[in-house]
This record gives sequence, C-alpha cells and structure tokens, in this order.
Amino acid sequence: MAQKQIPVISLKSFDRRKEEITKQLLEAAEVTGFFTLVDHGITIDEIEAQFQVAQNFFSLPAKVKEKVRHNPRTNNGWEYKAQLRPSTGAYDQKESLWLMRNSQWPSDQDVPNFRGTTARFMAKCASISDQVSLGFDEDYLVTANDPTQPDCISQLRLLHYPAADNASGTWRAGAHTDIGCLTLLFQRDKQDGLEICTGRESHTGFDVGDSFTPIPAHTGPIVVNIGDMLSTKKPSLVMLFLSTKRSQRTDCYRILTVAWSDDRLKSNFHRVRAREIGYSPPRYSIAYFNQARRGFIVQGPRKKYPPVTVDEYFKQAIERNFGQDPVKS
Ligand SMILES: O=C(O)CCC(=O)C(=O)O
Ligand SMILES: [Fe+2]
Repeated sequence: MAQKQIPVISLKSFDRRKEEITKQLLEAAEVTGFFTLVDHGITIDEIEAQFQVAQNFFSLPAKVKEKVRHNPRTNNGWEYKAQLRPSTGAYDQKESLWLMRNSQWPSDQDVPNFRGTTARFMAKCASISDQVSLGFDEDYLVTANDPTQPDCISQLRLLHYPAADNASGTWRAGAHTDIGCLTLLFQRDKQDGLEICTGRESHTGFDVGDSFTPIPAHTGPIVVNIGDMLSTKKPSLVMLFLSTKRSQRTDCYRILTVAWSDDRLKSNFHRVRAREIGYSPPRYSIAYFNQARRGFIVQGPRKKYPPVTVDEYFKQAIERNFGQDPVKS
C-alpha cells in the first residue's frame, strides 16, 4: 500500500506567520491527527546533546538506574520492560525514563550534564508547544500547560529500544494512544520503527483493522500527535476483555467522558516495531508530553462532556498504562 504522508509544517517566522501556521496546524490536527514540525528552533546539536545524555543514562548498570526507579503512583522514573500493553497482551521491549520538572532525576555525577541539558530541552519543548493553539482561544493551552506552575504534570520521556534479532512476535511499543494533550516526538537518523494510524476514520475500536504507516526516523523534524485528553478514547471489546482488574474496566468506561476538544480533534494509534526477520539496531527516541496542570478542568468550550480535573483524569490514565492504582499503592 502506498505510504500515506503526514503534513510537514514549518514554524519559521512564527510571529509574522502566526495566522497561516495556526490554520495549517489545525487542519492537520483535525484531519490527520499527526503532523511533522520543522524550523521549530531546536537545533540538531541540541537534539543530539539530549540523545547523548539519554544514551549515557541507559548505558549505566541497572543498579545505578534503579536509584531513580519508576514509581507507578507518579509515573516518574526508570522502567525496564515493565509496560504491559492491552493491545498486545505483552510487555514492550524497551526501557524508559519518565521525568517531571519536580521529580527525582539522575544525578549529574551519574550522568554528566544531565540536569542542565534536560532542563533546557524541556523548556524548548514547552515553548514550541505554546505555538500549537489548535483552535482554542489564544493562550488557553499555554496557560493550561504552563510549566512554571508547580502543579504542571507535563513529562519528558527518554526511550531506548535495545537492538533485536528476528523480533517476530514482539513489540518495541504496542499500539496505543497517548494520555496527554499534545506529544512532541524526536527521533534519530536511521533508527526507524515508528508506525502511525492517520485520519479521522482510523482508530476504530482498539487499532483493530486500522492500517499503520511507517514514519522514517530523522534527527530534526518533530512528529506531533494529539493525545486522549484532547480527544475521546472509546473503550473496545478487546480492551475490556484484556482488562482483568475491575478498576481497569471502570477506568475504560470513565475515559469516555474526557474530550477537551469536544471531539473536534483526534487521538490516533501508533506503535514501534523491530524487524520481524534480521537485525534491528537500537532505537532511541524522546517524547515530550504536554499533560497540563493538575488543577485544570478538562471540558471543551461547547461543554459536550462533564468536567473532569486533569488530576483525576491522569490518575486513571496511568493506572490503565501501568496496571497500578495510583491512589492505593
Ligand atoms: O519511541 C517512539 O517512537 C514512540 C514512543 C511513544 O509513542 C510513547 O512513549 O508514547
Ligand atoms: Fe505514544
């Protein structure tokens, strides 16, 4: 099947071209669900510097990485092959480090320059995100995602998929949608594997029957997608069937009520795979998840769905992702 393209949008001269860019972004978000940003202001050197500190962290012995072990209650820290995907029923073949601005980070002693490099990178991701207003009143999402506020729960996720041989039957990241409002994804040259489902017609139930498009990895362009907070995530029979915990089943139903954009925007499935036959080199990627401020109320301008706080929504969403009850654990 011919490869479906996703729109490439330049942020060059944003202040002067704001209206034109906003129109392009909105159309891409409404129609395709994914788009690529170029001329966004983060240089290749800055992106490579962030990949380098990520690589330095992942190459440490497990007992050093465990100093910042993943906490399912907050969804911060280092996890190793710990994410069980309802879509595949298997653990993703990857390790990742989740960071919030005020969570525990690896020390500069263990990873030289980690804090400075990563803090600068997160700030740049936040300011790029500020340029993506998606049809909300100007500055509405900027205020909702304001990283200077202590209750802002936006996260940076550093990811490492180890090299694999004949990976048939395994997934580097099983099909999923993201839980936040807007994700910026950075890839590295020649480390392919990302596949996305585009279009309003896709995302039937739980990626079943949808067609996935490979997105070649390049250092520089940012792949952007809409997350569930802005969209509506419909539970599917597959998801309900795989969710054995009662709390997870409840969660599936409650997710129905969240759609900050009143269903205008679309949160689409994506996944990462290694080659079924032959060698796949390691893949590193970096995702910045705009996840708003805990106290913010998620409700669209047309009030199509009842209000939910970001805090309540987020707790349900990480329970679904990591199978833990963040309140009780
Ligand atoms: O590594 C990738 O390309 C995708 C990562 C991703 O989708 C996620 O962490 O939500
Ligand atoms: Fe994702």
